[in-house]
Amino acid sequence: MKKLAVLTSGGDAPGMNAAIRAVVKAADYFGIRTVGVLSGYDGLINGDFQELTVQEVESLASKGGTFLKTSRSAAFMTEEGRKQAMHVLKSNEIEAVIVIGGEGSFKGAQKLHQLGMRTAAIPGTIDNDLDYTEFSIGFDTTLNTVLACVRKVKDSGCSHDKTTIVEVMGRYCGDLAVHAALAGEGDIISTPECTLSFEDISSRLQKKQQTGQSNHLIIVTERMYDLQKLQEYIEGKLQISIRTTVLGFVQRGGEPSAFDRVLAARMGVEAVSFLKSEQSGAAIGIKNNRLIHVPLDDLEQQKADKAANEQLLSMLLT
Ligand SMILES: Nc1ncnc2c1ncn2[C@@H]1O[C@H](COP(=O)(O)OP(=O)(O)O)[C@@H](O)[C@H]1O
Ligand SMILES: O=P(O)(O)OC[C@H]1O[C@](O)(COP(=O)(O)O)[C@@H](O)[C@@H]1O
Ligand SMILES: [Mg+2]
Repeated sequence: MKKLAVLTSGGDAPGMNAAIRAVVKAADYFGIRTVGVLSGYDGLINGDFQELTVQEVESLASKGGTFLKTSRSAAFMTEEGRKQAMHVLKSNEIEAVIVIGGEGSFKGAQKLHQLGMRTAAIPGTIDNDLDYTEFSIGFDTTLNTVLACVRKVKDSGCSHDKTTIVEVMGRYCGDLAVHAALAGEGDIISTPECTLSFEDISSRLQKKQQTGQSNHLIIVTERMYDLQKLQEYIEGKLQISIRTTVLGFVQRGGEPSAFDRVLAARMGVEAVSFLKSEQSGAAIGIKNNRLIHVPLDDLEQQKADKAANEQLLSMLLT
């Protein structure tokens, strides 16, 4: 293999740059040239490429976001768009593609593999919603950002003896909420996997307030509730005043944690080694601190153990 391409797709995640850096350095080690694709799958279709040297990526490990930029590409969802991308790849003599992204991007990678392109995928998403791997790049950094925010919200909540609701990202996965509640001393948590009704939340809170404490922390995953209505419901039921904070984009940016940088380095090197051995169509993951390859076609069947199980949650969060 003489030339490979790397792209970032979907939501940006801290550590994506560190993964690109590792890919470029590992490829260079094997004498392979790396082309960076700008703006995810859109750049693949438009031939928006930039040759990457080791010197250019050397100081990127600590930088948040993705310097290649990213997109949610409507064009790549079409067969025509994907055919065009294959044409562009072939005419640029690119023999393999590394996709860094989340579960949507992985579906795109799977399609490239099915069209005959040598492909590997690296999990880069703050949501940690890819079940085959214990961790995706970006999750740890975002969790730490969420914790820093929760700490601040709690300071004000405690000072005013007010209960607070914090909404975190995660799309349809509760990992960020669960880990933030465990590490940030949350009192009530509601996630897509274990959803509480307005009434459940309010009655749990009422029970907790009967102990005399009035500054509780409720953590919920995004997309689940109309938060204004949830707040008003609890305020009406318990005759208290509470505050709601939606963390939003602040969670996605920022310098990647050491954990994410190391994970990105390991996965980047693994993806290049995998492709160099003439294999294709796998997602790189981590299980029991060992890197794994899972065929993109089998991702649904693979389940890594997530840290928080039902028993642990019911002991610590009810
Ligand atoms: N079924 C699919 N076939 C081809 N490409 C897809 C498919 N699903 C998603 N993609 C591509 O991956 C991009 C990123 O997916 P998205 O779900 O938005 O983010 P993430 O990869 O971070 O989960 C989409 O905008 C699209 O271009
Ligand atoms: O900023 P956008 O494009 O609306 O995306 C928001 C979504 O992106 C994320 O931050 C990251 O999700 P992906 O990694 O799947 O792209 C989700 O937590 C959130 O639901
Ligand atoms: Mg996703």
